[in-house]
Amino acid sequence: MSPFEDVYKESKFHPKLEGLLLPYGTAGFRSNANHLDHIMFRMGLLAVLRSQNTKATIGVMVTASHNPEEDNGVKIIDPMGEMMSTSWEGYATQLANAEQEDLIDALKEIIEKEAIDLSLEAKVFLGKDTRKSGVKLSEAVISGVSALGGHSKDFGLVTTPQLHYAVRCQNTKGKYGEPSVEGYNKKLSAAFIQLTNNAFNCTDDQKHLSVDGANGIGALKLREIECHLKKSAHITLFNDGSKRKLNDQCGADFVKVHQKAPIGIEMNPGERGCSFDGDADRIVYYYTDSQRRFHLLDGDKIATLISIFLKELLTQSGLNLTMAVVQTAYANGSSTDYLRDTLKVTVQCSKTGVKYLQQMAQKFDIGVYFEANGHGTVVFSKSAEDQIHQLAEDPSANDEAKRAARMLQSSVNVINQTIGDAISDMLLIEAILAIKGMTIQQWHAIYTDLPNRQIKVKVADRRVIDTTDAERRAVSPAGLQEAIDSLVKRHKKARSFVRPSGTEDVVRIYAEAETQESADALAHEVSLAVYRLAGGVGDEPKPLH
Ligand SMILES: CC(=O)N[C@H]1[C@@H](OP(=O)(O)O)O[C@H](CO)[C@@H](O)[C@@H]1O
Ligand SMILES: [Mg+2]
Repeated sequence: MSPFEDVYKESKFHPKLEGLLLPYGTAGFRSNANHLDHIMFRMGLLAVLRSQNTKATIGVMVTASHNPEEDNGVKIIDPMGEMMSTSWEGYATQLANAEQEDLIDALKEIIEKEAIDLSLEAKVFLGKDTRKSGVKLSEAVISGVSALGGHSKDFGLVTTPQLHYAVRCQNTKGKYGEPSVEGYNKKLSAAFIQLTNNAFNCTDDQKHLSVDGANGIGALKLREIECHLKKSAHITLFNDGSKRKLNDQCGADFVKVHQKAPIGIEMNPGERGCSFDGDADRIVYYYTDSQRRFHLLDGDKIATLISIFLKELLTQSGLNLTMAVVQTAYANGSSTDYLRDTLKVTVQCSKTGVKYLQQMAQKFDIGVYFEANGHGTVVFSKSAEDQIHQLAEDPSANDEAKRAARMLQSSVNVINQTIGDAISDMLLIEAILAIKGMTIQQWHAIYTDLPNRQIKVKVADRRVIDTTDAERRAVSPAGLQEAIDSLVKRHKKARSFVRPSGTEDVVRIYAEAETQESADALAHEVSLAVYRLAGGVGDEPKPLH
């Protein structure tokens, strides 16, 4: 029987709702879980083709990250643990949206265009977050994989970055580590313990951290790695999923958007806390001061702390490696100024979306990339890793250089280079704070964020807005950028830009200025310009105050 007959027969158990159209967006497919069964089956098919095309193991992660519990989604992971190549996103969309009777033709079209040899072995790694719908939806992925003759390995409940890690381990034949959660736990915790051996005089109080697990997979997986961390970290876990709903008034996205502490966490003033998101690929830190004021340390503050640490180690090691920090237009202006003018590192601005940041970061020996919302990591070139390793083992190197190289080596091992990872980022940050003997207040005071505001406007078709210069300027509709420029001039230390969201049907507006009132007013003024010039729908945006 031809494989297409199997696919055709099996696809009838995963029917597509007629007329339902979903795009493979910035974060794969995402929607209400009831609409996704056919998409999962078809992504199983696509993962087989991608595996045959790359002759490597491919990952499929079933998650909707910080979205509500009722939603779900799916993203595909390429061989080195990176997001699926953009050149295949179009295929994903075509396959997902083909009507039932056209499915085989859509499949054949991809096979032909990519000249795929269907006789090759295909291997797919599968994972899911804690959403109830994930059980059935991941079964649908497995049916898709086997219908086209592929083999799947189900990792069950894992964080998104753990699956990315496993895919890379598998395709590098263990060089990156063991492709299992146990392997991940061992590698990261060993590196963390080695790194924190350099933290002298760190008291138990200083080691204490409160973690908001967003009632999701991050909470479960933190519990698992915690037993490997021994006495090097003191973690109190809140929102572990035992009481409340996933992402409900908690998690990294909630904290970043609302600029307040999550529900369900108990922290004294001055204590350090952090929040993971629903699939544990994002993290933000915070504390409240003695006046109960909340202070957020977002992706920009994290990128800064990590960059300071790595740059110092580079200087001490004497290694001549290029280093850069990649941000997006949403990075707070103060962070960019600090990194460029005070720390004197190369700063680059990328389009929103991890895949773009990652690509830019890979152009350097050491590329630190973070979105302001807390998604990010560090990538090292092969040559950087080799040089660090050589120096760490060099018997003739001086003690300071060698110690720095060893710390760089442990940093490389604690970092999940495949994708932003809340657990890995948390371990690195905790180690840096311990080594530097730095409090969260001192970290926060490295620079002062410019007050800012992010809002959304609904328009009839957000594609009318086209941008350039890493999304910092609008080239269409006509007159919009001129309007923004003249509004910005009315405020001190101001900056504003607009772009169509890649994950929601809205236009996002960002404004920052010298005072919160000014940032709020500017965001509102720009939202009116968007509403008027880009086809706003519904009521005109109202002032924030
Ligand atoms: C301003 C903002 O936070 N945008 C987010 C959001 O993208 P939008 O294209 O802005 O909807 O979701 C992306 C995927 O999770 C994430 O990479 C990005 O940072
Ligand atoms: Mg996420």
